[in-house]
Amino acid sequence: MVSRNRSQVKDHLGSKVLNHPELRNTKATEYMSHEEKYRYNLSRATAMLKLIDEEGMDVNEISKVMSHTVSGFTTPDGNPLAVHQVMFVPTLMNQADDDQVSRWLGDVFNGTIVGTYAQTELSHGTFVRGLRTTATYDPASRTFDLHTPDVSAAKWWPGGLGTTANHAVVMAQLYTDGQPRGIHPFMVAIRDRETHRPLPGITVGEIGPKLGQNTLNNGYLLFDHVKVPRENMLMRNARVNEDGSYTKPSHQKASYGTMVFTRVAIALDTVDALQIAATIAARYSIVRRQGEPRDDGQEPQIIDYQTQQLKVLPHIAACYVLRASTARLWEHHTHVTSEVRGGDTALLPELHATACCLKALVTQDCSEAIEALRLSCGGHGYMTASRLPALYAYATAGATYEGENTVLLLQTARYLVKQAGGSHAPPAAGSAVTYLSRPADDTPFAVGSPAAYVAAVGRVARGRVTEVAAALQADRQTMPEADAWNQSLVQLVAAALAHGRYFVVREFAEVVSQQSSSRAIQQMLQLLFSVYLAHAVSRAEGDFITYGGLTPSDIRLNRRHLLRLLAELRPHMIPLTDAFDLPDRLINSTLGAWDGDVYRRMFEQASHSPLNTDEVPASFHQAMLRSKL
Ligand SMILES: CCCCCCCCCC/C=C\CCC/C=C/C(=O)SCCNC(=O)CCNC(=O)[C@H](O)C(C)(C)COP(=O)(O)OP(=O)(O)OC[C@H]1O[C@@H](n2cnc3c(N)ncnc32)[C@H](O)[C@@H]1OP(=O)(O)O
Ligand SMILES: Cc1cc2nc3c(=O)[nH]c(=O)nc-3n(C[C@H](O)[C@H](O)[C@H](O)COP(=O)(O)OP(=O)(O)OC[C@H]3O[C@@H](n4cnc5c(N)ncnc54)[C@H](O)[C@@H]3O)c2cc1C
Repeated sequence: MVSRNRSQVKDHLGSKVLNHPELRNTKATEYMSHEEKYRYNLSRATAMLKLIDEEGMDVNEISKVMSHTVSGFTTPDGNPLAVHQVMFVPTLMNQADDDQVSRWLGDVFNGTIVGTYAQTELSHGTFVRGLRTTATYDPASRTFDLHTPDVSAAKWWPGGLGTTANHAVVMAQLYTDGQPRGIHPFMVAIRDRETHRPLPGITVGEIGPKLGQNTLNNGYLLFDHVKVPRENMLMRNARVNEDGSYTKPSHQKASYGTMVFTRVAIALDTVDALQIAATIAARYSIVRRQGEPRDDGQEPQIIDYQTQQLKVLPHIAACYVLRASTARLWEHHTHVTSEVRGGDTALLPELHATACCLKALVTQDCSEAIEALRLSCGGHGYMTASRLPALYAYATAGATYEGENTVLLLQTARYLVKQAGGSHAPPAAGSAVTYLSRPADDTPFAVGSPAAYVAAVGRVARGRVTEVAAALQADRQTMPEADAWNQSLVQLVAAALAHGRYFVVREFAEVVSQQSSSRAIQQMLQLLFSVYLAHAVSRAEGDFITYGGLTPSDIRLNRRHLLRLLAELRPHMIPLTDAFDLPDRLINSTLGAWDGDVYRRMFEQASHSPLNTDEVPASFHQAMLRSKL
């Protein structure tokens, strides 16, 4: 099928999902039991999977229909097949060799094989090299023995593992010839394809309730000397031959490839959640009136309070800026992956550094922003029916899974300090780190000039990175590496975030400069960019004085400038959120519907409370009258 770009996909497939016979009728799930919610979300996830198969969607199309915009409608409590789709299938495509792909993929696509990605263990998530599940090769039987040494090494968390998957890609420590060979992926059958009962030697189940996404169906898994055929180690990268001899992968971290992909996908996707939250808060802020009546006799719309503008509008600008940079990262990932498949891994280190940093920056910014937007809706934002709590629960999970954010930022920082110290291979043309080896951009700061702001953001990144690189270098002379590294952790994380911010604003500057279809659109993008930049400075004033070349007077001017820009943006708030093109059924919020009929919707949702079914609920007689109250 010919690849379509993301917006075309949205038009074409969005309506297919919304009008699909098995998906179009939704039920409220708030009052369902855990089991009922799972059944409801699983049956919808299955319908989605069939649709993906029937349409023969490519990865861009899948990214659209699996995005939070659509999956919040299809699987509102979490998609039990998300990890199958987002991690299991891509792992097979990229890490299985051609024979293995042809052996398994038919059954994956016809739904006979449903998988998960089983990496994290109870006692190890971050430190992947520390995983303790073993896969020991026996040349006599040509099998691997998969074993969980004790309960702390149980796999814990994999999505869909709980009760959905019958296969798992298991990341385990490989041993051949008595030698440890590091972490490698194995395709393991965990449940019978017909009966769905756990296979011999397998202990498997669901881990229990969480802050949100309770039907992701996260599970646990233990192996008691389970025999897996040699052909089930994924062998596109490393190989174990029949006699047990081992061939290394072309890149030492080739088996971490799925994580890079998923980080990119999460960065892209979390912006979807922010767009929904921003639309809800914008619409509610127009509808909600509260306060001393003004000259027209009406109470003011809350959006006309300056404080409310600060709570809402910068996050609308962030939607545009972060959408652009994450979409470009997605394209870049596609390019680098095809190079890596062709054997050229030169671009991988920087892709890894950028994916880590953007996943962390975007999930941190979006979860903070969604919480601010929730608060901007006052009491009603606390209600489940506003959808804002679930959006927060979704975004904040992204700060932990697929690499805890601090840990990922430290990966980026490691790359940056090596680049600053010249101890890494020089960056390729077009690299995002060339600024570290050039003199600082000394464009003078001027309020109102986006180019001057971008230069200042660059000076902050450069200053943060070079300062911590120097401190680290000095500490390395006097203490062991691990202590020197630990001594600089906080500054390293700040440096990586500053680098990420610079990446994001440079990407958006390019988008604005390339936009040529309409003068009005260009002006609007410039206004959004100005808001984003002024807000970025206001959030990190100390950094902009310390490293960015701004004076205290610039900081004061920027504060005023930001508030002026917000007032300028305010009349465009609704068109800018309408432009996200989110139908009410996808927003699914009492506060954020297009017609603004908030109060009627709130009463309507209250009518669904089971406690309102009878005038006096049975629980009153059972619990209160029987007690001595
Ligand atoms: C189909 C499209 C769908 C789109 C829709 C999107 C929907 C998305 C929503 C999905 C919803 C739910 C899904 C959630 C699923 C969650 C799954 C998981 O969480 S899976 C588990 C993830 N776990 C982690 O991420 C663990 C984090 N830890 C690590 O990755 C590693 O331990 C690490 C990197 C921190 C350290 O590794 P290690 O100790 O082995 O390496 P070093 O630090 O010593 O570094 C050595 C060297 O290697 C380089 N390196 C590390 N990683 C990589 C990599 N991945 N690629 C390339 N290079 C890598 C590192 O930079 C060092 O380089 P050097 O040159 O030596 O400095
Ligand atoms: C909803 C959800 C879904 C998930 N799905 C899957 C899945 O499908 N498959 C799967 O395999 N896993 C999955 N996970 C697990 C997830 O990948 C891990 O929880 C995540 O990688 C974080 O690891 P951890 O829990 O070990 O955190 P920890 O590393 O224990 O983090 C705790 C604290 O320690 C700090 N810390 C740890 N190491 C360092 C360090 N080196 N330097 C500085 N600070 C450090 C962290 O910054 C953090 O503050 C999921 C998790 C969640 C929440």
